[in-house]
Amino acid sequence: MGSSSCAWERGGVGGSCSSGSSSASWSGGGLDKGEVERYARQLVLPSFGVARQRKLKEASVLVVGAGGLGSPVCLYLAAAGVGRIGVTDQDDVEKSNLHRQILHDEAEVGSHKAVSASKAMRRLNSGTEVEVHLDGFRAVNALGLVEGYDVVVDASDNPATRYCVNDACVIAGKPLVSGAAIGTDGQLSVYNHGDQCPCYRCVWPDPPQEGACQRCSDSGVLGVLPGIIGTLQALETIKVLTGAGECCSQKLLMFDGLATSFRSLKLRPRQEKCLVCGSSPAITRETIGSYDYEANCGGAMHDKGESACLRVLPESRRVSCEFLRSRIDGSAATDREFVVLDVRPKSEYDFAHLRGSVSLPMDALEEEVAAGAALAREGKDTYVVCRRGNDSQVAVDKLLRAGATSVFDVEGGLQRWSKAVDPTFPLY
Ligand SMILES: Nc1ncnc2c1ncn2[C@@H]1O[C@H](COP(=O)(O)OP(=O)(O)OP(=O)(O)O)[C@@H](O)[C@H]1O
Ligand SMILES: [Zn+2]
Repeated sequence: MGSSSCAWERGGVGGSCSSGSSSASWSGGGLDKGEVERYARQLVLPSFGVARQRKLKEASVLVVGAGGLGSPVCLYLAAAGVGRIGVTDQDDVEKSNLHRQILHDEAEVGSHKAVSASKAMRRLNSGTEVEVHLDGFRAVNALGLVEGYDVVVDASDNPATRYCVNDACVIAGKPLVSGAAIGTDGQLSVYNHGDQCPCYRCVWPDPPQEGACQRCSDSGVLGVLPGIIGTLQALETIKVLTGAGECCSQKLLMFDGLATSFRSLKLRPRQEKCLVCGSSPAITRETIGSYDYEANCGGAMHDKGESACLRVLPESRRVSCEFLRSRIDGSAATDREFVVLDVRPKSEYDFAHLRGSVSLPMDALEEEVAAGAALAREGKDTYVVCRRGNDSQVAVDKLLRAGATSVFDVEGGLQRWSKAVDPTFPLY
C-alpha cells in the first residue's frame, strides 16, 4: 500500500505512516507498533487483550525490597509492560544473594540493590519508567512512597517493614500484594483489596516477638522458592491492575516446595478492632510517621549491623578473633590446652569450619548440658564460635550455668574471623 493511501479510522494512539503523515493505515487501540509487537503473545490472549495491556502501561507499582521476592516481581512487571515501577531498598548486593536474587549479577556485588534493580529493569524494558528510592521503606516516608503508586508489592523480609507497608497501604487506600518465602515454603496473599478484604494486621494482629521470625540469612532458603512466590506476586499485581481473573484476596495461598503442593486458606474478613483499618484506628495518616515499628512489630527494619547482635555476656567472657588466632598459631602468652567449639548447625560446619574445631550444634550442646556432661572439657580453655557471635554467647552462658569455668565467646563469630583474620574464610 502506498503512503498516499493511508485512509483509515483514527482510533487510539495508533501507528504512524511511513510518509511521516499524521495518519496511518492502522490503529493499535492505544499501543504503538513496537508495543504491539513486544506484547503480542499476551495481547492475543482473550482473557487479557489490548485494553488490559493499556491499563498496565498507565499503571504504577511500588516494590518494597529488591531481594529474593522483589527480583521476579520487578523483572516480570517490567517485562509485562507496567508503565512506572518504583523500587526501594537500603541494602547492597552481597555474593550470598546471587543464588536467588536474579535482578543482580556478579558485577553488581557491592552496589546498592535499588540501583542494581533499576539497571536490570531498564535493560529489560526501556519503555518502563523506573524510579529508585534509596533510603528504604520507613515510617517517616511510608505514606509519601505509597501514595505515588497504584499498587504496592511487599517483597521485604521482616515484620516491622511488613506492618509499616500494610498500614501505609490501608491509610492511602492501596492494594497490597504480599509474599513470603523461607526454607522450602512460601505464602502469598493480596490484602486491602475490596470491601471485605482484610489487611495484613487484621489477619496477623499480634506482631511476633523480636527474634521470633525466621530469616533467610539464618534459616536458609532454596533459591528458586522466592522465585516462585515472587512470580505469583507479579501475577497477582497484574490481575489487580487490570481486573483480569480473580485475585488471591481474602485467601492465603501456601506453597510446600518439597511436596510441590499448594493449599489455600480462607481468611477472616476485615476486623472492626484492627489498629489501622478498624472503626477507631490508632494508626492514622497523622500518627503513622511517628509510630515505632521496630519497637512494636518484632525488631529492626533491616537485618544487618550491630542491632542484630546480642550482648548477653560480660566482657571478661569474650575474646577477639585476633586472640583466638594467637592461640591457634601458638603466639599467645599461655600454653594451657584449649578447644574450639563450633555451635553452628552441622550443615554449616560441613561447608566451612576452623581447622581442629569441634562441631557441637546448639541442640547437641543443650543435650550435653541436660545430661550433666558439660564439664567434660574442664581443664582446657574452651572458645565457642558460631556464625555471627550470637548463638556462641548463648552457648557460653548455658555452659557457665552448668558449672563450666573456662569458657569464652569468640566475639563476632566466623563473620568477624573472615573480615579480621582470614579473608579466605567464606563470608555468608
Ligand atoms: N524497610 C525496608 N525497605 C526497603 N527494603 C527492605 C526493607 N526491609 C527489607 N528490605 C529488603 O528486602 C529484601 C529482602 O530480600 P531477601 O529476603 O531475599 O533477603 P536479604 O536481606 O537480601 O538477604 P539475606 O537475608 O540472605 O541477608 C532485602 O533486599 C532487604 O534489604
Ligand atoms: Zn486491618
